[in-house]
Amino acid sequence: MSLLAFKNMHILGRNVLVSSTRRYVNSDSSAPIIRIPFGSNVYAFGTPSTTSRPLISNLNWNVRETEAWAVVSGTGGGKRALFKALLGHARVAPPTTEIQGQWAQAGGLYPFLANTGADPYTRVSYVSFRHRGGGESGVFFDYTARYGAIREEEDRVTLKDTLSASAAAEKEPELFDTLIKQMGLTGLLDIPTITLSNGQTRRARIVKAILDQPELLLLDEPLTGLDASSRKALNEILERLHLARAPRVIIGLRKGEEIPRWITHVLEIAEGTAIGREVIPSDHLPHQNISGVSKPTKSPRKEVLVDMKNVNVVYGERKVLTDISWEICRGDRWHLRGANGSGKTTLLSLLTGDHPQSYVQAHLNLPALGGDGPLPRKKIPTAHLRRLIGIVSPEMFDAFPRRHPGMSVWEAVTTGFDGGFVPRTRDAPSAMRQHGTAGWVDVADEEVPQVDMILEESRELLRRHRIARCWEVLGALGPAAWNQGGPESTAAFASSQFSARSPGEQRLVLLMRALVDRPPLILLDEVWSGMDDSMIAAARRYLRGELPGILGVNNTQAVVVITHWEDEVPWNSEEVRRFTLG
Ligand SMILES: Nc1ncnc2c1ncn2[C@@H]1O[C@H](COP(=O)(O)OP(=O)(O)OP(=O)(O)O)[C@@H](O)[C@H]1O
Repeated sequence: MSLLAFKNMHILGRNVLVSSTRRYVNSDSSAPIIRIPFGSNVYAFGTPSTTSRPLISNLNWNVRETEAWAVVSGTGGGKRALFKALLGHARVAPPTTEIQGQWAQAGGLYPFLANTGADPYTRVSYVSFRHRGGGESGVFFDYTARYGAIREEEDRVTLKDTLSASAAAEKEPELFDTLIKQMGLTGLLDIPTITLSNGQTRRARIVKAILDQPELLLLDEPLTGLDASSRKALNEILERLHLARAPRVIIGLRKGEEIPRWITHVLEIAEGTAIGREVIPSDHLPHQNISGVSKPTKSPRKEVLVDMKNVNVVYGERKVLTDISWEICRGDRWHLRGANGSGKTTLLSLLTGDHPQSYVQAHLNLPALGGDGPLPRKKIPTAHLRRLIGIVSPEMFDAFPRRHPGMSVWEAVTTGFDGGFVPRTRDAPSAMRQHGTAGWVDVADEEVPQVDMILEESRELLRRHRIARCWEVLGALGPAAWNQGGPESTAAFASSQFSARSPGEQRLVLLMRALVDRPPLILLDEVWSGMDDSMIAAARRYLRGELPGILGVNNTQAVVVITHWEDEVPWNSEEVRRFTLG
């Protein structure tokens, strides 16, 4: 894109001036951008059209130059399959050979690129911000590396180094500078890319994709996790880019996510079929708002769990947290807020003891085993903190191992009893292995309470209690809670492979893992991303203790929710306290 094009946009009036230096193609400007003929199916490669079930059936989709499209689906709901088809990684099959021939003659999937002679797929870029779907890695990777010293040479690569690798960065320095400024990345150019916060990383990846100068940019869930002002800025930039066709932009959104104002059309995919519709301004989906009203949570005793005073985190000359004081007590419900890069994740990593600078704080007292109040971080083994703090976060989600041949959902939940990453089912009877060891939990000697009972009896009692607790959270948060009428039972869900579940389901399983042992402190960082409305509703009911016959999160437990959105906090404003990083 030329800078002139970028600067000459008048968004409100939609008066678009595109500079004559635009590098675009001698394509026919009246040709649609994307065309998928009526009645087409999308198949995974290698599966025959005659016998296999399509990933998406009966698709009919035409995207024209003047339109701005969002593809929307629930968890596991199909936008990924559509993006695969747009990237040439899945097969689009029109309904008859005759239509197939006409389609190919009219330019196929990308008519606007038909006369360019270039392979269309080299002109399309895709950036996905969905968290890892699983299955890619068998091992746990150290997500805490960014909190500590930069260890490897490659960790030192700065944002500037990363972005300068794109051809356009050198060829069009003004474009580079404009994008960096508008995306609020100017002050971050010289710091290592690995240390960027989630929101900062997201903005940097979009800039990189734009600098690669594709004709069409596909962004899956680009807005999730951005604070309100970054979201606004990014939406403005995407609108400008799209109107200048430099590049054209199509975004993927999670069902229930707010539809940005610049989007004119939505393709909604559900249960393998897709319906397109025009967005009329009043039709913008509201942000999720399921908050109810209930009596304020009262703590039976104000027992302190976390006590920090004048906590600081500094990297060289960069001050990330300055004189933070915070007390978290049993029964508290906190909303931790702050713009992207304000230090929320860093603060959480101090609470979990993952941050190396947690050891050097003069006053950072964290929960300790034994219930005698918090102890200085130095005195608590990290393994104890893992048992006492249940956490769901984007970092945890990405790092959680998805082992081959496969950890079952049940096994993933059992890791919550010690907060580790190895299933607690090593001693399970072999017959149970066929069912993902569902119905078994190991109990280590040191976990057996010292009571007047012989070790094996006590162990068996604790095992039964834990098994019942696993089934309880699986029942409260599993498919029975969000897939009413669906065929899948809780037992089948428990036995299934964790990495094969959709990202929303995996996140729900990690929430079960965080809750299963009823830890005194629960940290929920961007917990809803990837979940659909019914999953979120089920999880909120559990957290609020509204499920009949099930004690949800109770008054001996403290919960900290980290989100940019007030209405994602499960408790109303009288029940929740706010802690804001400036
Ligand atoms: N090792 C490091 N060296 C230098 N700066 C760092 C390092 N690690 C983190 N930072 C900086 O600390 C700041 C706080 O990052 P953090 O991830 O805690 O923010 P956040 O509030 O969680 O943001 P987001 O809402 O985007 O997730 C960021 O500006 C980040 O670039």
